[in-house]
Amino acid sequence: FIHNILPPPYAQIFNTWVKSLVDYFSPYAFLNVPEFYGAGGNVVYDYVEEYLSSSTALAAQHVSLCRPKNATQNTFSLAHNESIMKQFMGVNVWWTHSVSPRQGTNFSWPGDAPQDDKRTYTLKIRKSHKSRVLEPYVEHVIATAKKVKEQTRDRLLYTNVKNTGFQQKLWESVLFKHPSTFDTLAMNPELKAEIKEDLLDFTKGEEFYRRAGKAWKRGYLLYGPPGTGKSSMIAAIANFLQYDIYDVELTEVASNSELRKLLIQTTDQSVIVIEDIDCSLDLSERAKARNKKEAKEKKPDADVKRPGREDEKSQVTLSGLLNFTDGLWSCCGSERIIIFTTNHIEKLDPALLRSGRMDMHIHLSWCTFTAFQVLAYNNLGLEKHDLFPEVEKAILDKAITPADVSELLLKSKRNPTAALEGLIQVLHKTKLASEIPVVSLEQDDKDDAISVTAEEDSALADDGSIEVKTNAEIKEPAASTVKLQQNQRPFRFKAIHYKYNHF
Ligand SMILES: Nc1ncnc2c1ncn2[C@@H]1O[C@H](COP(=O)(O)OP(=O)(O)OP(=O)(O)O)[C@@H](O)[C@H]1O
Ligand SMILES: [Mg+2]
Repeated sequence: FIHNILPPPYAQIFNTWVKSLVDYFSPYAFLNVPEFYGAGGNVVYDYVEEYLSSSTALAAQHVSLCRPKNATQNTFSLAHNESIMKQFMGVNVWWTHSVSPRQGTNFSWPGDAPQDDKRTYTLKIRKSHKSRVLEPYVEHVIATAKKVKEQTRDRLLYTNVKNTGFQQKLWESVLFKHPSTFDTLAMNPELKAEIKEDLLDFTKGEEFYRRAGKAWKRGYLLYGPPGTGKSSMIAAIANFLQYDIYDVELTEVASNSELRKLLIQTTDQSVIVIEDIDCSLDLSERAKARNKKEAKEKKPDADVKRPGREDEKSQVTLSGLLNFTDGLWSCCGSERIIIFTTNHIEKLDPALLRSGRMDMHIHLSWCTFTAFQVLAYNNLGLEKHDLFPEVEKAILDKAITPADVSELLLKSKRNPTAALEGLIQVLHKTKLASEIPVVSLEQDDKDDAISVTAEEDSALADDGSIEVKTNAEIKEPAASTVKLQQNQRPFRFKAIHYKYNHF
């Protein structure tokens, strides 16, 4: 009626006046928790939803039942305009959920999520209780929500999406259901126990990190030959801590600033992973600069050589990555674990390896007998077998990965004896770890990473020297060794020497 008889500005003034009058006489205070705040979401809204979800199903009359795609559990939330009463410190409080259409344009960029309704939770509390109860109650809501989340929610595996410049969303997620745990991981038991203890210390370390003035995060570098369980260990860590995983595909990240944006959008209690770090990034910037200069000096049009490789590398620089792990931006958020994996630790820039940067360097290596026992149990359900002593003898110091052993055992899943016999046969033919030579080239410059050769990647340059390119996946280093020995060419590098070690 008022709107009809008064011009709009006066109607608005009247509204405000009536509202303050009602507020003045009302015994209640109201607290709004909108779903969105600024450009992003409002985490408190999520907490309230989580907090109410457990009791909503029973207490409220109108309930929304949802199950997000990929999720395994149903979630209950209050329907539009529905209220629920809760008690805290002997005081009654009421939560109401309101949904209204979002105001504004219907325009959206391509790739944007469709515009949702505007959802808000409103907390109603008596004014007389507000000062005493409100603050501890909000704390209580957040703490309870975190606990509920830990127990019930599905964990997610995120991967970064290529930034097209239009969408805000930088991560895409799927349900994370990797079955790997520390129990199924075949590795040195002492190392396993050490890692578990380190992780537990980390999760309980809030006070320590605060006292020491450090960001609450921890870095692990996993290195070892392919198939020794690096990715499996990441899954085991996430399962052990009940964390989400953010798998950063560096080749999809256009710049350092985009890497920073990605970091900001990660949530607390998460594992951030960059796999095969040596392959996706030119980690030695000085080497990169020098190579470019050399290439220009030698052949002005030398760029045509290996365009594919260069193109695959990310624009992210080493310092960008170090800032990501170490700098000021890495502190936005807490309880983060950052994991790098590589097959070639010797190729990493010393800056990435220096102490304090990656807190723990974990070497995953060839399969030992203890590791084999875990795999035999995982794959064949065997705890004991007459052939175990023979396997123990045959596997000693052999260069075989847990992935290979798993595969051999799975070949005759229904007949464990045949599986073990097959494994023993292969083990007799397998080389000793110490016999696997890794061809390494002497560095021209102390600051450069060492390159490892691979047969198909070697090519003769015009001056008769061998152009050696790095290759992360050398299945048979011995083969490339033979080739280099036969070639007997003057190498561009000062010397070649053979390293006999495990990796
Ligand atoms: N230590 C291990 N314990 C249990 N299973 C393992 C282990 N290592 C490898 N496997 C098995 O081998 C397969 C490959 O392992 P995984 O992907 O973890 O290796 P990786 O070290 O990450 O290899 P890459 O360097 O090629 O990424 C997995 O499916 C896993 O089941
Ligand atoms: Mg892997």
